[in-house]
Amino acid sequence: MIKLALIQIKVHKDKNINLKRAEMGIKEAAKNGAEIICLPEMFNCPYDNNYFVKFAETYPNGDTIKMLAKAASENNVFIIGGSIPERYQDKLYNTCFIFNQKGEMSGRYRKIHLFDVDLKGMRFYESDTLSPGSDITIVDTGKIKLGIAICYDMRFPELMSLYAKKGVQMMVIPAAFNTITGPAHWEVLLRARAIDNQVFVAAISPARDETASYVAYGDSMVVGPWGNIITKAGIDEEIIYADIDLSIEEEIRKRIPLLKNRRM
Ligand SMILES: NC(=O)CC(=O)C(=O)O
Repeated sequence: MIKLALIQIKVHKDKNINLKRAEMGIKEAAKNGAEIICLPEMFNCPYDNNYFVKFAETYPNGDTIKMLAKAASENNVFIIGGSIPERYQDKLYNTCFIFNQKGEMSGRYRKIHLFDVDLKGMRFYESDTLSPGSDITIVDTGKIKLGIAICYDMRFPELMSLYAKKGVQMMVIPAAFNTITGPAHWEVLLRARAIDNQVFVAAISPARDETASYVAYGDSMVVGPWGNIITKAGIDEEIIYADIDLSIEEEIRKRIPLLKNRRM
């Protein structure tokens, strides 16, 4: 059994408040026995292109990055650091930093598929400020092999199946769906990705804030490899926990051997 915690927090316009809230959440989750702790997409920064530019940080000296490293070592936990705007050379990325129990960075994933959409009532182009990443990121905690994707990435099944083919046992997906796409697609996509790859899927959203320019959906959840919802948050701030039992995944893969039966 591996104890997982998803921290669904509200994102404020003040970065320091976001860091404090995340730090407190990590501490509480660790106290409750969580070994792997996950934060939401853009947890330190409003989901807004202007803020991405203003709040961007560079590894290793950014305030958020230092907080995550310290929180991981102080609480002896593995942290999947949601995502933050990262400045690297002359570009910005939507990046997830991952830290092990020693506070060492054990992975960095840059969102590959940028959210460029024009919905009725909402236009959002991440590519106005961000550049896409190009590499998948697999992290072995010693107990479980994790694959990282960010939000819009979950709509691209070939990315998830690439991870499954490489032996990933759980996808961790910091995300910020919204009140238009969330009710329509969030749960369906997460359950579908879990079923078609026979993996656990953990998706972590910010809490809903109706006053924000982009209203995140909430509903963070952990789905099992059978497509069953193991645990699910509401729309407000909350920490949810799941016990991950890899023998269930092994059993499902044995009974319906998709990886073996695959022909393309
Ligand atoms: N914000 C995203 O990257 C994706 C999203 O909201 C959606 O796909 O819907």
